[in-house]
Amino acid sequence: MPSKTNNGVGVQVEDTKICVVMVGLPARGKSYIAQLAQRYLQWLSIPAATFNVGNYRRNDAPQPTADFFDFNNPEGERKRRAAAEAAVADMLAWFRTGGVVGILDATNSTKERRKWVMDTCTAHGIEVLFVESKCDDEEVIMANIRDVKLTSPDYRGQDPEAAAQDFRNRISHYEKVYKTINADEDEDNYTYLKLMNVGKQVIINRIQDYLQSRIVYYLMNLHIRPRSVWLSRHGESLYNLSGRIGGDMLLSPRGELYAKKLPELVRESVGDDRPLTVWTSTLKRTIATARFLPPHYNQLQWKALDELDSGVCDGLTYQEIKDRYPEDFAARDEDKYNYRYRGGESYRDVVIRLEPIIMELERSEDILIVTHQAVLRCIYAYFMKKDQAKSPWMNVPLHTLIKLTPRAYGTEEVRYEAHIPAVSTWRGKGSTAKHENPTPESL
Ligand SMILES: O=P(O)(O)OC[C@H]1O[C@@](CO)(OP(=O)(O)O)[C@@H](O)[C@@H]1O
Repeated sequence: MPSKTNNGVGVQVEDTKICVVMVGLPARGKSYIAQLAQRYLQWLSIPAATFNVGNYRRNDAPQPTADFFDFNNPEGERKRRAAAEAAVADMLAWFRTGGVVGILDATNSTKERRKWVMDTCTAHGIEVLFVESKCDDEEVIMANIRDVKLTSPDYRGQDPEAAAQDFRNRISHYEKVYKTINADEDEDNYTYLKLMNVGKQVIINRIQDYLQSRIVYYLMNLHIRPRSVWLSRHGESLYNLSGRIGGDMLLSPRGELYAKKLPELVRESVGDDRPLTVWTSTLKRTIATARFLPPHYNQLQWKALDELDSGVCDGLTYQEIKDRYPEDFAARDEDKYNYRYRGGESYRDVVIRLEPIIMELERSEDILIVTHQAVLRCIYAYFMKKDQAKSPWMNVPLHTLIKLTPRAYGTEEVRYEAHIPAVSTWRGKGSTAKHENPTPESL
């Protein structure tokens, strides 16, 4: 029986090691899906890494033309096989250092290649989850081709039109040999998820354990329609003014000004005719901040968006916490992500309770979230791939609207300042200052 360990984020990792094997033709969004899966797992503190076979192939063949990918080209075949072997060897070595989910990002488009990955992983006690991305939506394929020719090192410095044509030729070489995972034949015993036009239709086969089902559930919720997520803290509260944490206070006069200005900031960023859904916490200061937004925006309150619960320290200033609970104050500074307030929560706890929010965000289109400093840090860390140990120290200023737009290779960020003064609620390590100026590295 494998021993059960809990990584503290509600995930039972039963000594599990999973290789997620991407499958599909070029330009089907495989790398994007791989990148999102890795980001999600890392956000949950599950060690995850992606091994992109193309990067290994580039060592040997940096800018090959489409003929390289002709399956009748023995030299190309040999080099591509060597690249796959090097990627898998590195992945196995990484598993030995404590890796839990390794993502093998390649086309893995033939049955032979999939069998080889399956046999190799199985021989090392690693489970295999195939994730196949199929797409017949011409618009999505074209967008991916455009993306590749703009961003891939394979075509750096080349004429964009010639690059696009070459990439299409490469795709047709793969089309000649590509076989979808076929449950009716010899691949019936494989564990797999097939995504058709990301988010439209899914097929799931033989999911074996909890972590696999978590990954599958996340990937099922993804879509690739364009959208943005807007984040804002509530307007300055009466507690923010007096340097007290937690509570359920109303807004200060300057916080009220922000609430009145927010519709204008949102209009400037979102536009007039785009439908927007607004999520707030259940606390008065976020609800008050969102109350002047247009009535046709659907508004929802989520308990999961409430501020980090500071337990016995709720309503105290940092100085009072240091005086009454000096050991706790020091312990929090030592490891702010994991420190749990007496009778309250840690940042790690907040991440666990935010998981349904992340899942719902992935399923949704445009959303504006009005929430709190700690919660916003956790959500921001998810989108911007911030190190969890550092995220609790990030400065998230009041009276600022943040727009995040997921793109194929990362999330784009734009900030809109309301230009309404507010206190700083940022606090550096060791400090008990009521309103401290953030240091450059916290920005
Ligand atoms: O984790 P730290 O840095 O203490 O920040 C979280 C704190 O931020 C505050 C402001 O200081 O949130 P909020 O924006 O909801 O007012 C506190 O209520 C909360 O305890």
